[in-house]
Amino acid sequence: MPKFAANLTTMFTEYPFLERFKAAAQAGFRAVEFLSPFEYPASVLKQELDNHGLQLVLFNTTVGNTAKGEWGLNALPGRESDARANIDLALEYALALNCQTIHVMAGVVPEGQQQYLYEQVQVDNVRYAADKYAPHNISIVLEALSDVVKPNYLYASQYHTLKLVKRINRPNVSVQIDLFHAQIVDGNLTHLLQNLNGHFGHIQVASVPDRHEPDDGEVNFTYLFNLLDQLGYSGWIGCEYIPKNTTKAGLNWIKPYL
Ligand SMILES: O=C(O)[C@@H](O)C(=O)CO
Ligand SMILES: [Mg+2]
Repeated sequence: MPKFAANLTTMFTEYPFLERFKAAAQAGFRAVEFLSPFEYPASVLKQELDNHGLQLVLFNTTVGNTAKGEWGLNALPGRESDARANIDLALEYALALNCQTIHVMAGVVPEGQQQYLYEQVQVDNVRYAADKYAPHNISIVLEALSDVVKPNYLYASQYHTLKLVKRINRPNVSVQIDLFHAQIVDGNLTHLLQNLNGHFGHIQVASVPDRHEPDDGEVNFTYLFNLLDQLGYSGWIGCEYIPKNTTKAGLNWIKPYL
């Protein structure tokens, strides 16, 4: 039976961020994820999680300065000390929030720059993070992003991400498959999940092409949820979608699973 986490960055946006925890719990979720905890003291977030009986299953390292086009710092040559300070800060939040998986963001490779240099910096920084997180049983996931969300992100394909995960070669580092991006970039999702089985540690879902509830569009998610069960995937599936209408009105698809 698949386990779903509400993504509080994209769902329940009818409410201010701190009120989304209660809304998710009232809708029947027992777990949540979100992009960034760093705008709030960890103690404030912990209170919300505890008050509503929620488990935090994923957050990301910082995106950096989005006004300057940054979307992750860990692959950027020359920014290693900022990246590692953020990796350390993410560990503090993960321990305070009892979160066992962190998405270590890579970054954008500006036009004309050498991809391999950015990959090497990402490999070095993720190894640093993996070794630092391992004694705390905290895992790292790396997520490919399609051009729809972030043009020129270090990796767009799941297979490219897998290659880097293998090169990083740490037992607590795996792929995060966002099936929205995966369908756009790689397609052939059944074979993708079969090929990567054992190498992914987190899944996210949204319909394609509109990034709404996973009950519409070109992908048959009921089939994929069954496939994930058959493959023995026991991790979380994050609902990283933008509700078509209100969040609550769009929750019929999840009722059999909650
Ligand atoms: O799909 C996404 O965009 C997110 O999961 C993310 O982590 C950062 O872009
Ligand atoms: Mg995603």
